[in-house]
Amino acid sequence: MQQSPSPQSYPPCFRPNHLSDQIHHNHVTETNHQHEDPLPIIDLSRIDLPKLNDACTNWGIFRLINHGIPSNLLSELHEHTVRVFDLEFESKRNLFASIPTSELSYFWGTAALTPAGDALYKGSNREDDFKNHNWVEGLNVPLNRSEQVQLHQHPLLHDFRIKIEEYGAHQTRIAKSIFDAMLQNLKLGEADECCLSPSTGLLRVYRYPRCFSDNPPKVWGLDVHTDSSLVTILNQDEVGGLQIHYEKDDVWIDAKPIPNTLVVHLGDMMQAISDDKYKSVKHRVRVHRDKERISIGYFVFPEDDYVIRSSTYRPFTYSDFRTQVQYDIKTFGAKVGLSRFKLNEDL
Ligand SMILES: O=C(O)CCC(=O)C(=O)O
Ligand SMILES: [Fe+2]
Repeated sequence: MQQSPSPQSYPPCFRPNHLSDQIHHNHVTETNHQHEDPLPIIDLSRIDLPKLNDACTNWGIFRLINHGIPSNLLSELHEHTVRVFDLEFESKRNLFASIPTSELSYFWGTAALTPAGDALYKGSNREDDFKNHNWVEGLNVPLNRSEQVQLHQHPLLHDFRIKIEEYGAHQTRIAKSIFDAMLQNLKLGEADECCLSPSTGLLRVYRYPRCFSDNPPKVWGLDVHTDSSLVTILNQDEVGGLQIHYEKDDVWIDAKPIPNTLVVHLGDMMQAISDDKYKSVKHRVRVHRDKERISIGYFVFPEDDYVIRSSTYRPFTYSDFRTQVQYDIKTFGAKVGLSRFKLNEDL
């Protein structure tokens, strides 16, 4: 579907004229466009434990079917999301600046945020230094706020928030079922059930702007990363662009959009509690020249002070991990991740 450009709603660094002085020989890499969908499929209505175990061990990602989210909720949420992102940039920025970040925050150019929800630009990178930006805008939506801010004076956000809450409740349910099944497979006991803390759940709603220009510079919607979560549940529209790294063959694979399915990623915390039996999957997002893309990710973590113990890593809490990630992004421009906590690792 060809969309009409919406540059006035884009942060200035993503508008067409910003690209004219770019180097033109640096193309976005396009990789294997296989026809078959290779991702393992898990049916949430009757989870096949050995199949789930295989997906977690060999892939770190799977496609989820029969997840029980009504398709009209998915389409309404998508419509609301498009409407919010389509606001003219300055009014969008001012609108979100007037709302506490604990409720909703708006960011662009990076998906790395401080715990308060502000964009965490890499190294010396600044908000307007677009060459090193990821080609993405996002909304960060914590799901379990202690105090709810009334959004009645912003009807668009009020309606958006209602849909988000309804969607978030489904995500909490789904994450719990999947996580319990993973614990069974890992033969981890009841004590570990509390490792997944629904109160940490948050949604990230993304719009990947069109990357105008016939020869886009080498930018990514999101560049290669692993998620820090226990699990991430991703809902993408029909545009596509998510690619995952299949370690066994060292290849990048398109995680195709398939209607009414979700994609579940295992994150770093899952890798740690499984003692490296399961892997957090590397992934990235391509940009498009003629299409915007919307995706919504649900992320859930252990409680801040829950101590993760394993034979591979020194005991650490999620809060230790997050502090380290923030430090590494700020100082070195990239997340180092779990190897920071590996026993006998000299980092
Ligand atoms: O938009 C996507 O497909 C992926 C988003 C993602 O990887 C993330 O938020 O960590
Ligand atoms: Fe991710």
